[in-house]
Amino acid sequence: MDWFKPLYKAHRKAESVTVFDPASDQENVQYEQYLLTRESVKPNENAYKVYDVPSPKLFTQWTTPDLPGLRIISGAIPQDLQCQLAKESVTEYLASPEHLTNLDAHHTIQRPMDLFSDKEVSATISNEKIKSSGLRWVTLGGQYNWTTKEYPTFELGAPGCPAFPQQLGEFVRQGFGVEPQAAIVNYYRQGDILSPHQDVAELSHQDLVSISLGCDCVFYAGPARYDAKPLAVLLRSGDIVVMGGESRGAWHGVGRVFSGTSPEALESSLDKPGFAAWIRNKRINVNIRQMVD
Ligand SMILES: O=C(O)CCC(=O)C(=O)O
Ligand SMILES: [Fe+2]
Repeated sequence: MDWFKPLYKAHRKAESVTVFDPASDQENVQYEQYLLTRESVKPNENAYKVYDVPSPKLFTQWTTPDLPGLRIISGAIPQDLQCQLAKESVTEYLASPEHLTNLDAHHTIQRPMDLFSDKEVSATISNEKIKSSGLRWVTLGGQYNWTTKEYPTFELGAPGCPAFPQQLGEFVRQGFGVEPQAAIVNYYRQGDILSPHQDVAELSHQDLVSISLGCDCVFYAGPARYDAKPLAVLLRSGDIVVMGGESRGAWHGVGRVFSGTSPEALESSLDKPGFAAWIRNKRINVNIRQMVD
C-alpha cells in the first residue's frame, strides 16, 4: 500500500497528524518505526562568511538509522541569512531568462521578473496572479525538466546549464562539501503540495541540500513509496534537510504548508510594496543538487 496517501489526505483535511518536530530538545525521539537521534554539530564557519553573517555556534542535527544519510538540521540558517536568501528568491533567481520557471511554458515573461513593481511582467498573466499562485518553481544551473524528469545537458555552462548563482553556490560548497550545479526553487502557498517522488536524474550521488524559508510545512521522507510509512517532519524557515548516502534516493514530498507562519523578520527582506504580505504566506524551498562528479 502507498503509505504516503493517508498522510497527504489527513493533512489536506487539516486533521491533526503527529509529526516529528526537529526543534524538540529530547535526545531521542521515536516516530513510528523511526528512531531519531539528536546531535550537536559545529557548522563550517566559512560558509556563513560568504554571506557575511555570523555562523550559528552549533547545529541541532537529527539522523535515523532507518534513512541512513538523511540529516535534518534545525535552525541551520540564521535569520539574517534567511532574509538574504528570501530576497534572492525574488530578485537574482528570477533575473536571468536562462533560469526557466513553470510560467515560461505558457507565457512570455519579461526578465528580470520584478513581481513587486507596478509594471506588469507579462501581457498574459498579471503580477498579482503570478505572486498568489502562478509561480511554482524556477530552476537554477542545470535546467531540470519536470515533464521528462531529465536535465537537457550535463555539460556545465552549455545552453540549458547556466552558471550556478555564485554566493549560494559557495555557501553550499563550503557548508556541505558538494558542488552545487543545479537547483529547483519551489514556491508554495497553503494548499500546495509536492507529490511523493525520488530525485534521481543526477549522474552524481553527492548529497542533495534542501533549504526551507518562509512558512512551516510538513515534509515526508521514506525509504520506499509502498510498504513503508514515511517519516513526517515539521520544517521551519532556516531548516536544512540533507539527503545523502542511501537517503539520496528516498521517496519524499510536501504534504502541507501553514500560511502565516513565516518569521516576521523576513517581511523586511525586500523593501518593496507587497513583499511582506507575499512572504507571510509563502514557503520557499531551495533544492540544490550536484549533477556530475
Ligand atoms: O519543498 C521541499 O521541501 C522539497 C522539494 C523537493 O523535494 C524537490 O524540489 O525535489
Ligand atoms: Fe525532491
